[in-house]
Amino acid sequence: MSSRPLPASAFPPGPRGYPILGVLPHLRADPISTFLDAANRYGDIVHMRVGPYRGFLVCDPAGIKHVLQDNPRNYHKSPLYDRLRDNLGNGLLTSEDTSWLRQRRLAQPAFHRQRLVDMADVMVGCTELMVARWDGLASRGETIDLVSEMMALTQAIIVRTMFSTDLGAAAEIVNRTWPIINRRIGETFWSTKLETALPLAANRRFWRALRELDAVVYRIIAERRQARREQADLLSMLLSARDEETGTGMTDRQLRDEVVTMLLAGHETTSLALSWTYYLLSQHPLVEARLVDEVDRVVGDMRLGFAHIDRLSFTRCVIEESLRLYPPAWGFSRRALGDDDVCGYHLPRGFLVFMIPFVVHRRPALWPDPDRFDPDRFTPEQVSARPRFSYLPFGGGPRGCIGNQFAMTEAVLIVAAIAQRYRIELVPGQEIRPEPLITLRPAPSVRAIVSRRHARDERSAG
Ligand code: HEM
Repeated sequence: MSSRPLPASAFPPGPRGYPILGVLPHLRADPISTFLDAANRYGDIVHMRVGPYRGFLVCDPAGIKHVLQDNPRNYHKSPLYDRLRDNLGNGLLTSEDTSWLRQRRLAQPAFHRQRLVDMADVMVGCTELMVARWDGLASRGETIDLVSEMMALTQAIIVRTMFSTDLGAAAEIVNRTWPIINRRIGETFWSTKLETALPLAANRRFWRALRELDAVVYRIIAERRQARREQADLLSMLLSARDEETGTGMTDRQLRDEVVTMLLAGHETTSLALSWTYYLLSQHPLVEARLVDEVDRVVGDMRLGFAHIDRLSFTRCVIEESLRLYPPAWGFSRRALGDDDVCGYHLPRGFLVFMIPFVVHRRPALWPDPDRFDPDRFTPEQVSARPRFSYLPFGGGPRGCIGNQFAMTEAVLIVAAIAQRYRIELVPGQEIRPEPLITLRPAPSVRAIVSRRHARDERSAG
């Protein structure tokens, strides 16, 4: 379909921005405020020029549903994903069309509900190991960096569940290099290719980090190839895949792209969701008390497992509400392959569509008193009263998050396992703000004090 020329007035209203650059300088300086202000000022559908691109910011749930679910074949990921593709390669997150579909079908069984039941044990086990380490810290009154703790925990879980291994000393490499990679990709999202290719100190640091991370990933692949052992995990599924026409398996480079994608997409988002959850709980003691009460009632002193999940409904609501206010995947975008109609406006081919959960989740028409933390927004009655796609922390449609159930199971189990024994309080006086890189991080960090909940724990540990 070719685009037909349209008068400028046919577009929805939007900020004029600078000549040629449009709102690009604003987006580079503060993307969240730029999108939030645009929606507050112009409404649910906003026209924007972003450097060489034009696009619509769509906050209307029906418009989002149209793009993500009803007409997804008309869209590819936007050029903003090029930075990810350049560095993380063509894994499930960044590939398109038949190659994407093949990869999605290949990976899907690794996320089957039956596998989640087994993976729940790993999730609880890893959390117990972390909490055991906290015993010493608590008695010495030391503080922890909550984001690093949660990052190390979710990383251990993803590596064990998806690749049946333990990174050992290399865990430190992933924990150290990923923040560097995330920051540089986030900083250069809106930059030219030239800026990312120059041998600047920041780029050199980034390339070094990527090389170190790659070495870890190639080692995981090489070890499994050598061991020739079959595991019921994602890595085995990828290794045994054969091209339908040629019968060949994946190259090491293809495997690296898939493994890096899963490793990164599968741990950092969840760790940020958990960090934001504790940030919010620390400011809402009554909510925290209700959560602890639910964990005591449902689990008590028993070993936590998948069977408890359905009854930990308030804990789940707390996490869902935290994902509303601070969605780790705070924004994503698409490029139209052909003309389309979105919310009554003609969207020409080549235009971008921005869907920003951080903004949609704070639209007052969808979420009354949007800045208030209120987990009861997620009771089944309230959820069914809202339009679909008014809540999209995991995206939606065929390209929605493959790890959605995995992440929710993991987050509920981790919060419940910690609540069984520990209280997390934030060190007072910290000024924490959301920093939108690829993901939404609490900056500069979240320092916390952990303390045992029960005196009997104190005695048994002492
Ligand atoms: C709280 C945690 C998580 C959040 C907020 C989250 C969010 C998202 C979002 C918004 C997308 C869609 C991006 C787009 O449309 O451009 C996505 C895709 C994806 N996520 Fe997640 N995710 C989380 C956890 C996970 C986990 C645990 C895994 C893996 C174990 C994972 C793997 C992926 C992959 C591979 C894709 C690409 C899927 C495709 O295109 O077919 N995510 N995620």
